[in-house]
Amino acid sequence: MSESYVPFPDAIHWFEFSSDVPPSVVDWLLEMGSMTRRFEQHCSTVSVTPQKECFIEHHQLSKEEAEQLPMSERYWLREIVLFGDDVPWLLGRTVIPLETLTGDDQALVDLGTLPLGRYLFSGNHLSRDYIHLGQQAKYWARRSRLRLSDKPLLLTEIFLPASPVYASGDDAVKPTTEK
Ligand SMILES: C=C(O[C@@H]1C=C(C(=O)O)C=C[C@H]1O)C(=O)O
Repeated sequence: MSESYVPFPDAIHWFEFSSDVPPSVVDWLLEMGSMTRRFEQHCSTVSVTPQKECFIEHHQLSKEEAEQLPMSERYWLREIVLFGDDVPWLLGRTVIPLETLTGDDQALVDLGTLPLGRYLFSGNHLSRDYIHLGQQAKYWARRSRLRLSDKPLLLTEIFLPASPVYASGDDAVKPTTEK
């Protein structure tokens, strides 16, 4: 674990309707391809620093995460900071049930600084059940349940202020403060 570990924020407000989110932000949050690849269109180098990578037990999941994933003996947890040209752009938290870590997908526990998207989008076995849109304090967020060969994993991404998600310049892009 990085010596400057900052716990991944858990108080995310999830919107029921995407109409609660500015269209320019929705375009980013509903990105169906790799967010890593999309970020690469806005910088020279995308890099990832793992903050925490370990196995956790069911009781260590948030209540909401437990509702999105099947019961499992253990889950692989990966929390990262993603950088665009060395500027923090995104916090990522991925939770993977043990039953998803089969065959080649066991490689998911060895990603280290390799962006998760490089692995997920390298083959043709990836699907996405849904994307939920949300906000955590002043930051936009999204949560995806993905499937590798139909095996689930849950990915939560919080977009930091320096990321291009906020770059359209008008105030509408900033999350509203009212809940
Ligand atoms: C899932 C992707 O990978 C990105 C990299 C992550 C990681 O390395 O853990 C997590 C979230 C994503 O923003 C993607 O590129 O879509």
